[in-house]
Formats: sequence, structure tokens, C-alpha cells
Amino acid sequence: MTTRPYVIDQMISAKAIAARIEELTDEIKRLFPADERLVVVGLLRGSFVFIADLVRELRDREVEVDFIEASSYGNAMESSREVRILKDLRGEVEGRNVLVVEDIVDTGHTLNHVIHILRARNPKQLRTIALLDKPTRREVDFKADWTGFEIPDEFVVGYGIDYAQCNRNLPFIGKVRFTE
Ligand SMILES: O=P(O)(O)OC[C@H]1O[C@H](OP(=O)(O)OP(=O)(O)O)[C@H](O)[C@@H]1O
Ligand code: HPA
Repeated sequence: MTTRPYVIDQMISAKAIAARIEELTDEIKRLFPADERLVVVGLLRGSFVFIADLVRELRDREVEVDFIEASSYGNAMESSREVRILKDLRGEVEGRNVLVVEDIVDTGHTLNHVIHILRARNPKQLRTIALLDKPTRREVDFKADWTGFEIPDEFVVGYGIDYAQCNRNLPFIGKVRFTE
């Protein structure tokens, strides 16, 4: 896969992300009963860093971690608008408290599609959290219950998020700036 030359400008520091996750977990804990197990579902692949930090902030709760894999971008910068489920959950969600963890809501197609599928399985409570939200790009009426940061219409990478499958390992969120 060849990409145009680009540089990455930092947009949100690792420190700011960590501080925001602390705030978000306080809110999550207020909503889900302390004496009931929480199923935390990460949307692969982009959420793998966020979910790792989030569940460790929930260390005083009984948490089960599961993953579902959806893809609509492939290697492109534009959504195909066709969300494909590449890997389903291992566990059941019926009658359980479920928190779906997403890295970014852009057009909204991915999370909207996944929530539709999970809601049909009759969870007790189904909530969503997204680290980033680009509200100006929305094509479907969807809003996560919790959002880390609202961002402008920039193509971002890092902290799990890729451009052409690279840069997921950056500890911060940066925006891609093409140099040619
Ligand atoms: O709101 P949307 O426009 O649907 O975009 C958001 C989705 O796009 C990216 O996933 P991608 O399909 O690139 O897969 P990945 O998570 O494996 O990188 C990102 O991780 C979100 O899941
Ligand atoms: O800004 C983005 N960066 C990477 N992947 C994405 N998928 C939706 N929006 C983005």
C-alpha cells in the first residue's frame, strides 16, 4: 500500500487523553450498578488502545472484555458506508450490562450498525463510548453516550487509529498533513 507523503501534527496529548479517561470512567461508574458485571466490548481494530486504558480505570469493577470487529474504511480515507462484521463477540450479551467502546465516530455508520446488531440481542443496558467525535461529518443520526473529545473534520491517527494500517502505535492523537 503506497500513501502520499505526510507528517503528523499532534492534536491531543497522551496526558490529556489519560485525564479525560479518568473523568469518563467516573461517569460510567455512576451509571452502571457496582454489584453487576459489566461487559466491555471493543470495536476492533481501532479501539484496542482505548479499551486497554479504560478497563484498567475500571479495575474496582467486575469487568468482562469482548471484541467485535467491523470495517468500513479498509485502507481508504473515505468510508465505504458498507459496514462489514469481520468477527463477532465470543460471549452473550442478553440481559447483561454492555458498554461498547469505539475510537472515533465519523460518519456514524460503523457504530450505528454495530449497536443495531447488539440491541437485537436484548442486553439489559447498552451504552456507547467514543474517544473522538467528528460531529460535522455525520451521515446517520447517532451520538455516543460518552465522548472523549469533539474534533474538527481532520483525518486523525494514533492511540489505536490508523492511516492505511499504520500509526496505531502512537501514544497521542495527531492529524495527518500531506506534504505534497
Ligand atoms: O463513523 P464511521 O465513518 O463509520 O468511522 C468510524 C470507524 O472507522 C474506523 O474503522 P475502520 O473501518 O477503519 O476499521 P479499523 O477500526 O480496523 O481501523 C474507526 O476505527 C471507526 O470504527
Ligand atoms: O479520522 C480518521 N482517521 C482514521 N480512521 C478514521 N475512520 C474514520 N475517521 C477516521
